[in-house]
Amino acid sequence: MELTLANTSTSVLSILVFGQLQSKVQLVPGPLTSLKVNDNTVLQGDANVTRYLIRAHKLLDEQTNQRAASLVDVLLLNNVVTASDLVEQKKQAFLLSDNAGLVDYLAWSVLSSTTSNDSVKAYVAAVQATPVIQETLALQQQVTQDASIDLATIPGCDPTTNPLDIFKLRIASQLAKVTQIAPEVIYRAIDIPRQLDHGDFALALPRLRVKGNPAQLAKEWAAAFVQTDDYILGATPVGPFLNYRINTRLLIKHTIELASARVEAYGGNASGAGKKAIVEFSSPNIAKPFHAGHLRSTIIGSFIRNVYAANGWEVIAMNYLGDWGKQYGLLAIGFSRHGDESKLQQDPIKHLYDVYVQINRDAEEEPTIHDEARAYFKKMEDGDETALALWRRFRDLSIVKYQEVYGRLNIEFDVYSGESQVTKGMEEAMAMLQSTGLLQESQGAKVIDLEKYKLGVSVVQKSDGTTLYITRDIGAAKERFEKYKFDKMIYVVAAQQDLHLKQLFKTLELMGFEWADRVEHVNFGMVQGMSTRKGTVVFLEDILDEAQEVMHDQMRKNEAKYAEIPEPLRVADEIGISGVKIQDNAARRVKNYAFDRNRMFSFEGDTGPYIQYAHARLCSIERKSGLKVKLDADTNLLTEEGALNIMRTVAQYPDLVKSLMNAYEPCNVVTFAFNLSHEISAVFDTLWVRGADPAVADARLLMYWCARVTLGNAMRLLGLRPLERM
Ligand SMILES: NC(=[NH2+])NCCC[C@H](N)C(=O)O
Repeated sequence: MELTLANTSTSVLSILVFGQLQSKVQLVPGPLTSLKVNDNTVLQGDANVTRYLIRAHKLLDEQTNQRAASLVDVLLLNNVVTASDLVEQKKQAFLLSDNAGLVDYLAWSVLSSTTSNDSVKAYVAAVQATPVIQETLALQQQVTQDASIDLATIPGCDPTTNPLDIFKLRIASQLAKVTQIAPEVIYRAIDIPRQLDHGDFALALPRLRVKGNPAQLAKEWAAAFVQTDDYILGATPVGPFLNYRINTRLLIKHTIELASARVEAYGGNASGAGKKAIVEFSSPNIAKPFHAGHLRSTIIGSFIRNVYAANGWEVIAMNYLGDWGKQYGLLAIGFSRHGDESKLQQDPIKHLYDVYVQINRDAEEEPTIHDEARAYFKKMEDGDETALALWRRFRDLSIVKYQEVYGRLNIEFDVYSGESQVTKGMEEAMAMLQSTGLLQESQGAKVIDLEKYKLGVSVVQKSDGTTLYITRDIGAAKERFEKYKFDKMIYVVAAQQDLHLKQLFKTLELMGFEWADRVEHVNFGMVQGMSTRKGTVVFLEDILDEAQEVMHDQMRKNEAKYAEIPEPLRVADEIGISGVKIQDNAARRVKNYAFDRNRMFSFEGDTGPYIQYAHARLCSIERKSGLKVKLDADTNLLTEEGALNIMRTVAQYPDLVKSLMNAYEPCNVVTFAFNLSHEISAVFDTLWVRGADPAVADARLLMYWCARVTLGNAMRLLGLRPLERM
């Protein structure tokens, strides 16, 4: 059975997706038993359609932002599965739900109006008939109708992805009628108060910027409140605040509905649809150690990447390698003296570093080595093929090794660029600088005077004609815009380079690029005392190995449990990595922190291992219950305070994801994940699943399941791989 692009051309969306994916996803002829991606077979032997579908969904999600059409639907178009089978499969796999759910449905319904394909029509009808979708659609309609508001007038408000919006929209529309203030202004001023005795939602009147005494207005508006439905139960004035009480039954119900309809997509929204961001992060220097600064950039950068993606943007994760400059001349000379081919193959990063250290040592005694290095680099810049060939090998081998370590860290790049890759853009930029009069001559070198902006003078060309770090950055930015037409470009670089990036951004602005205001520097503080146990220079891998070892030892202490874990070393590795990442993200980015292995690897307190443990424990509740999660369980049976707390927190997750776009602070997600974990552990001993009345057990299991999905989503946002056992 062969599926090709031509066969799928009945669907506009499939063409679109397949246009992008042709090179990446390749279906293998034959009964659907194997799927190849980038020449790697990722699924084989098992014709189990469900597994195939899940995998396919995941792949497509990762590869494109085009959630609407998917491989699954191509299967449908080709009559590989029938519409009702597919819906059934998806339901069972909780995929009706997620991208296969509402978004999928909406896209397909658009399509079904333009297609004559019967399976598509049947599929849309079948999906539409499922309760989750029906309810969500009805809800959306009802909410907008009741509110008599065009949702498009409130940017960011989306009741189909955010359970709080169902309530906020009502508050906004009602108050708008009383006050004539634009609903979107009211919407933005509604918050969740810290203390619940202040109400479920609070509106801070000063944020509405209206004339008059806020406390007085709060009284008047509260008096004008009329209960029109089951959602908002009352409004009370407290000082300059208007506090609203809502029907928490409905909050729980809608939250569970949305979370179970969207699963891994729960929390995300589509506000960035159609926009493109480049997030440049990690960017280590070949031949120099991958230091703590690079590790932080890697962790924070991939977080920002995930945040943009969760907010519906198309994101390009870019690694801008430090792979150019005089030090590569030095490295080449070092390699001719100290290089060892087999060591290079085996571990290029370590070996190149050793060579680099040795040649620097040599150079202390023979300073002429530096002249040789400069000459060598000049040859590279002039395009001398032999000089370039050696350097290219260093680069290629290093990238392979980096990819391995990044993979271990659960991080992937779409593009490996680097200083060496900047070419034409730099020449053009130099010409622009010259013609706009920004360039000045200074002792044979070319400089840009930024004193006027208190940014010093930046040298862009040395007297021997070679370029510098900043020159390459200017050229790179120009090339990136031309290639990607980004709406936003983020540089995730340590605060030590604040000045460099300010100079860069100012220069881009002075050059008159209309996109100069789309660039942003996200900085962070230093890690103190990150060294190996033996002291010396740290290699990231050594830290990860050590973390893994500590975790593995810890795990082996409980023999019975240990025996149940399918891949203990992988699990140990993941816990170790979680420890490193959570420590890194525990405080605000700009803060420096001390590398503390005892704390980082502890299972107690707010640590990575603890979060993983909380998640695994939720999975174990599901396993041990012996029940299947029922999406239609009666959520009215979740009556306890503890259950309400959990669901309130789960309900706030979509708001959190949205707010992350303001400051890119991973610590906010860490705090959320710990709050949720604590709330869950507070009820473990009282809200039983096993042994409870069957209907209650179903409701509780569904609650734990939603909490697990949400915690898992928060963890994934932080770059962790949630564990099911540990
Ligand atoms: N576009 C940039 N300048 N990005 C940051 C690169 C970081 C640089 N390779 C370093 O390790 O210091």
